[in-house]
Amino acid sequence: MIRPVAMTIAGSDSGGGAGLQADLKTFTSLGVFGTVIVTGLTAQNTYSVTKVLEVPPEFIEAQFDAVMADLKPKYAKTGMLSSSKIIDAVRKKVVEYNISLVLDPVMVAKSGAPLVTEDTVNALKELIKNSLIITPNKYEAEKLAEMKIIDITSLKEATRKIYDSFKVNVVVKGGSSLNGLDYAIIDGKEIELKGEPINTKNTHGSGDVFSASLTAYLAKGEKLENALLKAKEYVTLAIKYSLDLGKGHGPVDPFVPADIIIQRENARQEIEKLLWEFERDPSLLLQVLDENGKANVAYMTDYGDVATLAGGVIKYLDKIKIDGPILLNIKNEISEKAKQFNKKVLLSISITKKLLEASEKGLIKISESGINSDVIISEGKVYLVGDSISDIINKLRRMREL
Ligand SMILES: Cc1ncc(CO)c(N)n1
Repeated sequence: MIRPVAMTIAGSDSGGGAGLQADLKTFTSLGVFGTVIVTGLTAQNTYSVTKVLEVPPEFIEAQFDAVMADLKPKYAKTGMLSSSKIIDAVRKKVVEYNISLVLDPVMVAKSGAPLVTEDTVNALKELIKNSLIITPNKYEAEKLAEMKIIDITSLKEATRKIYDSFKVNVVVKGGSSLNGLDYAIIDGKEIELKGEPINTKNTHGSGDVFSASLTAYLAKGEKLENALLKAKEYVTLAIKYSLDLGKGHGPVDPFVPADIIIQRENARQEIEKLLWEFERDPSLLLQVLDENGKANVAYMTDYGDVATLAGGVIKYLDKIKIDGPILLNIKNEISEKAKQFNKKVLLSISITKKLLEASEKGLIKISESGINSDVIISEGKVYLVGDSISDIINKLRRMREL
């Protein structure tokens, strides 16, 4: 297996949501092997930073030497660099090994606690000159541009000011107050990165995931502008499906973009499992299909993606015919119903004698609301619902045993 290698130069977050932990999770989710230069340890959770322990600069240098002698990443990102001595050590090694640097000028945690001492700002300005791109948030950009950012106009102005004074590619993250809008300048080209309004307090680690995904995409060979657009999409998903953990700002989830793909594939496989069962044992389905019976199945992932059969399952004589393929997010009746009733699995069936018998004997509950029922009747159509494919198969088996 070939994996691109990247590096994070960052601090540890004991809470696991930010810092080098967020970076490594992001690298891994993107198929990039992560190496780590630990700059410090924080005793931290979702609402506070109680202690910061700095790694001695000599030890930071030793970590660089060990990694660069062996694994040789070309791209690195920075996270918490809590003192000017640490920043100087990082700069020395980044220059020595000619590493392309994504500099995330981390200054405060989401909890509001500072992660760096005041004297770091000047050292950071030096490191900026050795960076490929810097990724300040609104607050950090205000410090670098020495102006307030209150709207889109001032966001653009601050971005231009940073680009002109530091001669470095820059993306300024507007944050939730600007509906997730970011503004970038790359090699003189101005780029607007549209966000979307996401109403959540759970954004711990969002900046780290953004700069880590940007670094991962660069390590995978993307051009800077493309890597930036992809990183924006990546972090947007990580925030959209962030985790409501802890008492403060819950962590964003860098595994989400990978999980979306995994769950889509799983939806296909689950539908295949049901279809194999029907082919092996057609009466399981035939008992709930009338003369002109036609069935389809919908499987919805945790992210609202719905897999269904393009054609459905058709009954002819005592056999069934599967009219595939299994497709994702096509607009058909059953996929709309899956969303409307927010059910994991829907199987469209007919009202048959067997179904009525099962209902009379209390084996299945029929309703129009879909609440606590096994069968929903909606707009003249009938759907067997379940939490999983096995759940559907079990219901059909129990019905047949009546
Ligand atoms: C260690 C560490 N690095 C970065 C951040 C910023 O998210 C944080 N909260 N903690």
